[in-house]
Amino acid sequence: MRLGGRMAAAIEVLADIEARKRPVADALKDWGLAHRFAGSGDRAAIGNIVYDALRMRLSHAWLMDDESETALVYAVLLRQWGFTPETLEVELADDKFAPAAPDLSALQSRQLSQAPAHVQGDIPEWLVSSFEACFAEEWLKEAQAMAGRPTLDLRANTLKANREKVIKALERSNAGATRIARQGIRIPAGDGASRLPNVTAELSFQKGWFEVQDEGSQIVADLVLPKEGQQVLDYCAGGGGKTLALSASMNNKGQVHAYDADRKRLAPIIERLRRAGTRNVQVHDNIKDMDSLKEKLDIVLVDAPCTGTGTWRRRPDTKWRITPRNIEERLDQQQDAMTSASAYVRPGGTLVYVTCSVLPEENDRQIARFLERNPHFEVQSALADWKTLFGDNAPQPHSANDKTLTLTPASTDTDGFFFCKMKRMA
Ligand SMILES: C[S@@+](CC[C@H](N)C(=O)[O-])C[C@H]1O[C@@H](n2cnc3c(N)ncnc32)[C@H](O)[C@@H]1O
Repeated sequence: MRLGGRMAAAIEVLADIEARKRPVADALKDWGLAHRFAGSGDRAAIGNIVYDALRMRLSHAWLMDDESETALVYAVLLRQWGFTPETLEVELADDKFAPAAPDLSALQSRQLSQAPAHVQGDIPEWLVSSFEACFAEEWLKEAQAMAGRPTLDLRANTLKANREKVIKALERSNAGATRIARQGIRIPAGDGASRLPNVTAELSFQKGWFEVQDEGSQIVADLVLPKEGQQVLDYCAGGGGKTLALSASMNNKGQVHAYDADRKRLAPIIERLRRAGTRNVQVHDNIKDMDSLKEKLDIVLVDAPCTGTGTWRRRPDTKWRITPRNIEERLDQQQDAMTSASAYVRPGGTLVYVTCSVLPEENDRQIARFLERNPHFEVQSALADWKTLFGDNAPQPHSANDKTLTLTPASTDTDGFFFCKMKRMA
């Protein structure tokens, strides 16, 4: 396919996402099934146009003075892929599949700096106050960084390999060490139509040498700081991303209990644990089986269900679907999970609360709410651990109080994550 056909396909997929309110990945997959002639390079390019369009949907529509799918796709090529109106016209000149060009006069005369602030930041207007509360005068820079393309991050599995070995095995993919996480490996996002490598097809992946995991997720697992021999519970284990990281940093010694209220989400963990060579993880899908662990565990991690605002770069459609009601629903789930999980912490032990959201409602305010009802827990300084673990030269996350941490694309060049460590005093 030439560029015009890829643009037309992206327009079709964007219209499908809008009309049927469905996740991007599902719409792209369906398009691929219905157009089997399209090669993997075509699919990657179409996917890139669709994701880029959604990441900057508001600013594209404002600058084009047109919110149609066609306008968004043209804006991607002109604002993000390095084309000028002239080079794009030449590229599409004899391409019979190219969509008819929209009116480009607004794009040529408007300046983004004159747009409303939420349009400049490409976030829903009603979320500006939450961003301001978290990032103060840096909120716009933070919002804009959340509209960028994410890198592909991996974690070397020290139970089977080490970072250098994995980087060497993935030499062709332009892989290098991440700046913060101890076992992190990064493959650059690339630009335009460029395709990320399918690392899970590599033999080194099949052998369990690495996991796919955003550097932010690795960092919060590093900050849990479990020691060899300790008893740890990953209370919202999901597919086990953090369970695997905890098990590896404990060098297969001690015990990690992995629990999730949703059995379907937990199911993939079994195969992942096997491939990674973990021998110290017990998976629980029935909460009653954990009764004997109450008040016994050294560390309990609550990687709470959240709105996922920290992952907007990877799932930009969710940025435009989030509602105040979604946040409200999450708040109750988060308090429930944190309260239930806290019952397993031994006196003197640690409760860790993590979200992949940057909204203070789900983060510092949830901690304050929890502490009001549970005064026997006390927040510890995670910033001190950050410096010890990653050194003074590592990029610094945000911190409202020098204790809890908020990682973001702009500050740490990772997905957005919130991290808080609390000690059970009695
Ligand atoms: C952010 S995801 C976990 C991701 C996972 N830790 C990882 O690193 O891949 C949140 C998980 O919390 C689970 N969950 C929600 N409420 C829960 C509760 N009350 N108790 C236990 N798990 C819960 C959800 O099923 C979901 O899998």
